[in-house]
Amino acid sequence: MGDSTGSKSSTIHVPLHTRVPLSRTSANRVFAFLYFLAILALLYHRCIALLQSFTIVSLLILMADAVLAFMWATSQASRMCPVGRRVFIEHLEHYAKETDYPRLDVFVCTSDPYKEPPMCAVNTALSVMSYDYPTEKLSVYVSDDGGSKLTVFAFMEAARFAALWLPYCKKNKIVERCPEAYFRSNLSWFPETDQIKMMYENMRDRVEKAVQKGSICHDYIPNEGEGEAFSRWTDGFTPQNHPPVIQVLLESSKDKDNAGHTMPNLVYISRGKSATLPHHFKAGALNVLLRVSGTMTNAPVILTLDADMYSNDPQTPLRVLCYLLDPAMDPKLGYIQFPQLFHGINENDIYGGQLKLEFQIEASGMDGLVGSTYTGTGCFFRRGVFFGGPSKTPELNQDHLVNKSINSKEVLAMAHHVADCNFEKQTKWGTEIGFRYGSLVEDFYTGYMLHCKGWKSIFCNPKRPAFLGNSPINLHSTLNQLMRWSVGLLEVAFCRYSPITFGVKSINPLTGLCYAHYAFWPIWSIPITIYAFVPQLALLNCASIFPKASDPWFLLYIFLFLGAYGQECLEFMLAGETIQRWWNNQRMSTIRGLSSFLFGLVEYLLKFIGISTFGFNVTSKVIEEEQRKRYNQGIFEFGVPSPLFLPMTTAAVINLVSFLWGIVQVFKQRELEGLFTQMLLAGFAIVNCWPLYEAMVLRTDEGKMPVKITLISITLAWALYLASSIAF
Ligand SMILES: O=c1ccn([C@@H]2O[C@H](COP(=O)(O)OP(=O)(O)O[C@H]3O[C@H](CO)[C@@H](O)[C@H](O)[C@H]3O)[C@@H](O)[C@H]2O)c(=O)[nH]1
Ligand SMILES: [Mn+2]
Repeated sequence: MGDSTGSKSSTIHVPLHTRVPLSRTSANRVFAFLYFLAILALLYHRCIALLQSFTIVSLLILMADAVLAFMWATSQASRMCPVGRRVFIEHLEHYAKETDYPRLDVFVCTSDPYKEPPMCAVNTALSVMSYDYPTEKLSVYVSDDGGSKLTVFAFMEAARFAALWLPYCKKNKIVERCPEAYFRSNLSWFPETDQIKMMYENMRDRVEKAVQKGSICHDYIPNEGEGEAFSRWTDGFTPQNHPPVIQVLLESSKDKDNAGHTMPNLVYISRGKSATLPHHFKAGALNVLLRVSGTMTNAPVILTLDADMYSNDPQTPLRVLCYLLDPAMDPKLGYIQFPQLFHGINENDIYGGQLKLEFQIEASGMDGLVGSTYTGTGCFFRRGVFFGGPSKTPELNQDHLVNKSINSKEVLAMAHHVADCNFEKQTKWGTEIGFRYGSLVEDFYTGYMLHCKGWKSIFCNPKRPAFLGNSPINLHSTLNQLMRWSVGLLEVAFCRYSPITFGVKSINPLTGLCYAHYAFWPIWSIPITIYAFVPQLALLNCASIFPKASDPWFLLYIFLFLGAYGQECLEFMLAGETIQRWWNNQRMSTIRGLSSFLFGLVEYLLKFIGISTFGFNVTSKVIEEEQRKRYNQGIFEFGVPSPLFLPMTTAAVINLVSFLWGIVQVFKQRELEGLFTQMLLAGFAIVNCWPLYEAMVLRTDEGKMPVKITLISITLAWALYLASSIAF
């Protein structure tokens, strides 16, 4: 970057970053080989059994095992060469001066002032506006898909508050630059802190009052310019149908903070929408941001953020520069992804909300191949990746500079033009250019297609989390979010570019398998559902379907079971987690399989044949106090009579009954051998189902299982038992 080649050659020995294979690599490979042999043996055993006596049960079990084998094999791809990385921000000065830094455009997406309180988005924006980065090179673009006055009002307030907040953070070298998190933690106190805190709280009150009332009090609008902005919300204006609204709230070349320093640009955008045209949810919003920012600042580096993902480390962009400004860096590097980490997760992470395996362990594994997936937020892109493959993209620094004021008539006219809902008609946006359309997990799909085009990526996982977000704290939201992902992932799994056919060829086989593992994630529901019901129904009918405990094949089952669980547990431990957190995570894997994944599969099929129009249902970030209390105590939250809970409660009933029935048989016949494995399985399920039994029978609070669900599941269990007695 830049033309400082002379100084570069003398300092090239100080590295900007390192990449080392993790020490577990060889162990992973040996274990994978052994486990692979065991799976072959199991499948052989299962096929023989099927040939000897063909029953529906042995067919189901074979199917379950085949899916498990597929999921296991694809999961191993990310275990083959995991790597760890480090960057050295302190060496950056040897490579570039601040004036050489590339400009940075930050995109913040928000979409509903009632599900994502504007203050949440404001905090996110303030946390990035105060980055340790040359402010004149920094622009923050806020996309409001809710098209709400309340949001634009909140950001007007934020722009004013930023004039105080930015110099305060920089002068006092505050690390926590998300105001809400800073004032909550109260780590450092300076003479002006009290005043700033008061200003912050006043702002929050005004915004929250406006949201509560649904309108903005006239006294809150200090100048005419701002008042005028609101006139764009005419009578026919609805969130689904309105012309684009673009408002420059801060302009770097004009606005100064209270200490007289430049401010970053801050631009509010609510793209045009029409009820008759598809808007492609978040991918559509991001593409508008790409274009609008292109007319204004056109920075070569882009950071995408969700409203709730605030920056937790002001040096984050410098970390990214350690890769982007390294002259030896692979020019195919397209994006740098930081892990999704969350604040407010309870001690034992009862809903497995961290998604440790997916967001961190497997990401390090993919990083050793061509790079981690894009997870929608906390990701720095080179702008060029959205406009072509690595061979066609211009150099990082060759972005054409836009010299006009971003608030000038011409620029604004252009910006409104590219934000209009008709702009994309007959263009390649969403297919060849920009973020991809066609999947509810636009992030996963976009990252995948970038890899297919030849781009690479890096997973950057610093000790201090770079970003922190919200994770749902009630089970129903968690499961709904996972259901949306399931539908989106299946859309990728079965599209023209399926990882299993296209990905393995165009990227490389191992990365293709990693992507296949995620894309087919929801088919976990097949083995989980089969293993949650079939062996237990067989037990109730006194039919033995597994080898006896004295049979040598029994050991194979034990090895496969303990091997898979043991490896996962070990990986959790190595990532610094506790046993309880691992345990809760494995429970959630089962729960997901019996709810989100199962319903996701069905929704996908319905959508595929055109019956359902399942869309992007935004996860609510508003938290009820009572729910928060129960969550903090580690109590499961059911509360709503949702069909999502039915398969798991039915499984809980059947497992309990079959286990008790098995015990009775043992006492009656004193013969346990043939049914031992099935009883073991039911016993294991019962331990896992404990929170369900509590919620169904023992609890009286608001979050307990609705009686309706309990009654229906008992009926279902009974019906299943009757049906099964015909099959055995
Ligand atoms: O029509 C829409 C719908 C959503 N969003 C934004 O998308 C983001 C993510 O929505 P959220 O409800 O929080 O979804 P999550 O499931 O928590 O998000 C994960 O999964 C999404 C894909 O399903 C990714 O886009 C996200 O980055 C990733 O964090 C939020 O900022 C929304 O404002 C829009 O801008 N427009
Ligand atoms: Mn989210």
